[in-house]
Amino acid sequence: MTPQAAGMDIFAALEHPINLPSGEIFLVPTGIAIALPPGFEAQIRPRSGLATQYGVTLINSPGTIDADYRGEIKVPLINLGKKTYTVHPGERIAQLVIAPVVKAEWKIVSELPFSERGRGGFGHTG
Ligand SMILES: O=c1ccn([C@H]2C[C@H](O)[C@@H](COP(=O)(O)OP(=O)(O)OP(=O)(O)O)O2)c(=O)[nH]1
Repeated sequence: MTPQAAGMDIFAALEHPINLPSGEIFLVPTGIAIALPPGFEAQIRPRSGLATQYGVTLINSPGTIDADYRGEIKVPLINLGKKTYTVHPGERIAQLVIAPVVKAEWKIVSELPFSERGRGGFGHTG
């Protein structure tokens, strides 16, 4: 069976390779712009291979592409690895997933309804 990717690949639209030294951020152009219908967003997510092999990931992960954004999608890569990473023209650097956005109607209340968990978090359940 052929593996089915969940996201659409995003490529670096670069003319020349760029060096991303350890600890640095670079906003990589992708050459793509999209128009989503209202009620949707696109999420830009890191590639697991790049992250685990080189420490190269997205500083703002997941990046949010608003439905009304018409500019070029850019990918803010950060190198959390120890060595300089070279991004090559046309390299797959991230993946894009489209998701529906739930528009909540917020209400201000003085008390929240009971739940078993209550305020317990951050490892509360062991
Ligand atoms: O990884 C990303 C994240 C965002 N964007 C673009 C599309 C998005 O719609 C816009 C704004 O992003 P966001 O809302 O995350 O940034 P902000 O800092 O809140 O800026 P703004 O005040 O423009 O909303 O920037 C990208 O190209 N790549």
